This record gives sequence, structure tokens and C-alpha cells, in this order.
Amino acid sequence: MIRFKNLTRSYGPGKGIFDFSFEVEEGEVFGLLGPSGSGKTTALRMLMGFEEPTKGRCAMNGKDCAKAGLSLRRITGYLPENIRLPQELTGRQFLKSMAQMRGVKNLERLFELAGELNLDVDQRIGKMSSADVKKTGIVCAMQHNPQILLLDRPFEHLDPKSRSVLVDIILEEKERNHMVLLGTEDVNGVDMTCDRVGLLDHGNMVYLGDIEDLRDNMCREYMIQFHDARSTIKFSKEKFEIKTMKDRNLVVEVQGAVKPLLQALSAYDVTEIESVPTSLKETFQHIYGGRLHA
Ligand SMILES: Nc1ncnc2c1ncn2[C@@H]1O[C@H](COP(=O)(O)OP(=O)(O)OP(=O)(O)O)[C@@H](O)[C@H]1O
Repeated sequence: MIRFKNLTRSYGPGKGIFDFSFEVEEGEVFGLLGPSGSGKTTALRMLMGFEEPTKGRCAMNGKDCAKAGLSLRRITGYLPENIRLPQELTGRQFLKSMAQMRGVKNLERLFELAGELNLDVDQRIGKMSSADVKKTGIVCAMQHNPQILLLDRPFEHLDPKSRSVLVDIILEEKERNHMVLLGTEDVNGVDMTCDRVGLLDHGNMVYLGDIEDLRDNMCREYMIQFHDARSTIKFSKEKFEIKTMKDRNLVVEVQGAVKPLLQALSAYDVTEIESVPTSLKETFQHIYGGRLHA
């Protein structure tokens, strides 16, 4: 179990994390969701034992993270926010050297993950795209099959296909009864992977709850294309919040369940429907109104 107990790490007012108390159980994916500077990296770094608490404690499997050192790192996989890898090595050389350092003899998982993520491990790291550097970091964090996964901004830079592969990989970790804690600004990434979520604002956890509850409040936009412009105009008179409308296309905003929208659309000749990525700002604003600065 991952456990935060009144944990504070302060770098000044509103900077750091303040009085965090929550737990992540085996088989659970937990998302720390918040804008830049809200404290996600600090929380993950505290679990890695990189920083001493100002107050309180955090523990993994009953061991205090500030004191446990290597014994916890062996069972933990960490994807840092800023991945710094040796530029002159190829992905394969780097990942194999990390496996050796960790005493991992079976490299099957390493190559399996690289294959799933479509990562060419024979590229020199210095020549890799930011997406491939991210994938290398993910493989590195997971190659020893850790029981605890701490992922900082895991979806950043990934193309839609790789994002969806990563979603599956995270869900497989859950199936294996592993614990995953991720820090991200990516509302959709959280929506697709997490059981529970903590929303952060200036180092404070302003919401802690099931993803289902958040989903009920989540605001989404859908781009809908109708067969003809007349249908578009007719649909715009239905009781939905229309954000934009042009020719055969319109964008509708829906809060909570999408079923009523789908039901209404069944009476129309729709040629395309696509969900527009939800921004964190909109989600925060819908849940907290003007109370947050996100
Ligand atoms: N070592 C440090 N010294 C001083 N201030 C720090 C330090 N580490 C973090 N902070 C500050 O603490 C706050 C939270 O930073 P943190 O990196 O945890 O946020 P974050 O949510 O991960 O954002 P981002 O994703 O942009 O890194 C920020 O205001 C940051 O400037």
C-alpha cells in the first residue's frame, strides 16, 4: 500500500504539497491531476525518498519512504518528469545497462514493452524524438516488473496510438494487482486509467474521490457532422449547449452523462462524431466554479 499521512513538503506559500493524507491499494490506479506547479512531481519525489518531509510521512508497503532507500526502489518503477538519459547510448544499450544494474536477467519484459510501444531501441538516444525518449523512460521504469509504479506526466509527447497502448499497459498493471500512481494534467488519460483521483491546486488536494464522481461532473465536447446543413440547424434548436456551428458541423458541450446526446442524435443522419479532448481548466471550472485558479 502507498500511504500519505499528513504529508507536507513546503517550498513556500502555495509551493510544494500540504497535508496530504490518502492511500493507494494493491490493484488500484490513482491519478494526481493538477495544473503545472500544483505539486504532482513533489508528491512522487517524496515517495522516491528524494526529499525529506517538512511534516508528516509517506510510506510504501509499511516502509517510510524517507528512510527505506534501496529496499523500496527495488520494487518501484519511477518515470521522472524530466527524463535525462545518456545521449551517446542507444536505447538498447541504456535499457540493458539499467537491467544489469537492477540485477534483471530476463529481458523478455523489456523487449515486450518496447515492442508494444513501437519503440526502436537501436536508435541513439541523442537522436530520439521526445516521444521515443518518453517511451524509453516508460520501458526503463517497468522492465523489472515493479509492484509499485510512479509515473510523472506519462502521456506527454505520445501520439494517440501510443497513448492508447500506454492506457492498456497501465490497466494490465492493475490486473496484476500492482499499484500505479500517476501525476498528470491529462484529464482524458486519467479518465481512461484511474479508479480514484486527487485534484491538486497550489499544493492542496482540493478533491479526492472516485473517477466515476468526477466523470459525472466532467465537461466534454463533441464535434458532430451531420449529413446536411439543414439537420445541423434543426439539431441546434435541441436542448444542448452549442459551442460552435458551421455548415454541417457543430460542437456540443455536455456535462456528465453522454447518453441524452446520443439518444437525441439517433433521430438524425450523423456522418461523424468525435470527442474533443477535455481541458483540465474546463473540468476544474465545472467542478469548482470560480474557486480555483487553474
Ligand atoms: N526543489 C524545489 N525548490 C523550490 N521550489 C520547488 C522545488 N520543487 C518544487 N518547487 C515548487 O513547488 C511547486 C510544485 O512543483 P511541482 O513540480 O511539484 O508541481 P507539478 O504539479 O509537478 O508541476 P509540473 O508538472 O509543471 O512540474 C512549484 O511552485 C515549484 O516551483
